[in-house]
Amino acid sequence: MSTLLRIARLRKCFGERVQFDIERLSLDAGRAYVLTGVNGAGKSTLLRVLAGLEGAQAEGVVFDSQATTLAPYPPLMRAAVVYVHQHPVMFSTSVSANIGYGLVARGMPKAQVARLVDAAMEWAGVAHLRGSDPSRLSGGEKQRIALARARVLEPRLLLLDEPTANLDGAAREQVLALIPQLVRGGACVVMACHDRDLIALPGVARLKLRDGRLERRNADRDGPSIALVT
Ligand SMILES: Nc1ncnc2c1ncn2[C@@H]1O[C@H](COP(=O)(O)OP(=O)(O)OP(=O)(O)O)[C@@H](O)[C@H]1O
Repeated sequence: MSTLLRIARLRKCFGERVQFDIERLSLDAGRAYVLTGVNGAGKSTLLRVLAGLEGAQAEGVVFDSQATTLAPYPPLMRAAVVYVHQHPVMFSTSVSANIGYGLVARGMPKAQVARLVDAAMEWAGVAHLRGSDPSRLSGGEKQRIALARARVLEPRLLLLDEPTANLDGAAREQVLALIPQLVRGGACVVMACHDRDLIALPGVARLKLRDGRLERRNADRDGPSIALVT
């Protein structure tokens, strides 16, 4: 498995307060990670920093084997990293326009957008919602549409902020079922969640933000193994 993103030191402060100071962050292509930590640990902040939505100090940033920086946020990461908010914003146009939004913004021809959107709707199991009012969708439906919207952009790094928060039963399972497919496609997926909501998918590595440090443990069906504090 190849390393997609490596940061030698990643430090985020809010005023005088150090939110996190991570000595080494390394994310592999084709791997899923859950990022846990108590309320206020900085999970969303870390995802937002990686997505270029928030500034931070970083040293030795390497993305896809190319040395780069987080500030300014580089075009190669802008094109390859997608962040999905816990409560995805739906434009009040149509479900398909919501999914195709990013492709249209990239200037892709309409016919090609329509083809990719149709395929993504099938993939996410939302084809039956084609005629629905986006503002009236359930939380689970919005999450699946947001994943379809992210998937059409073919991200190398997909950052999901509490993708199953407030979902239960079938809605939770439907969202979770989509994630291994994204990883099999070669993406690196990082999902913020709480310990109590820990997303148990096979082969998922676990990152935990605790007291501003990042701990890593390889958790899979065989159970958690070594904890590496970086
Ligand atoms: N722009 C900001 N200015 C100052 N403090 C901020 C800002 N953004 C976030 N914070 C603070 O940083 C801390 C981490 O917030 P963050 O949302 O990243 O935590 P989290 O681990 O995702 O929490 P939760 O599990 O509650 O969603 C919180 O104390 C929050 O109030």
